[in-house]
Amino acid sequence: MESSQRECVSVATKDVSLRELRDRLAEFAKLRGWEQYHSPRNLLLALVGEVGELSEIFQWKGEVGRGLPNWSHSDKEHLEEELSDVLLYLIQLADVCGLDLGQAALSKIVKNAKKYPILNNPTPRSFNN
Ligand SMILES: Nc1ccn([C@H]2C[C@H](O)[C@@H](COP(=O)(O)OP(=O)(O)OP(=O)(O)O)O2)c(=O)n1
Repeated sequence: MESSQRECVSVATKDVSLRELRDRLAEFAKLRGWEQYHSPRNLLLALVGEVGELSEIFQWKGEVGRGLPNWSHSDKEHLEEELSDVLLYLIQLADVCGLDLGQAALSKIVKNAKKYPILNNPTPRSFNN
């Protein structure tokens, strides 16, 4: 393998940005010749598949407390992996659509804050039936 093709496989310990993940994922796909398969539709389907795998972890468990009390280390590790798969496909989907997911998410948070002001509407509208 040429040095220009050497893959960075280190696990960063600093704060990770969406842009860094995006770039690492783009390199991952490029080195494997997978860009041709990473169309928006294919990535969306892969994302939905991973959401299904994530849902299976919670399936039939009943309500789960915050912080996942009584979950084993391996259960939590499994959850970390499935959450990551969802995130990684989501980032790739935004990337191949030419969107800046971080900026879009920040804009959406601002929009949400305007839609749900603190004083006038303490309960999210979606909680009211
Ligand atoms: N064409 C592909 C295939 C995989 N991945 C990456 C994104 C996900 O993080 C992970 C998904 O890999 P798998 O399809 O092997 O799924 P799992 O890791 O969930 O394995 P399994 O379904 O066996 O539990 O690999 C990717 O970016 N592009």
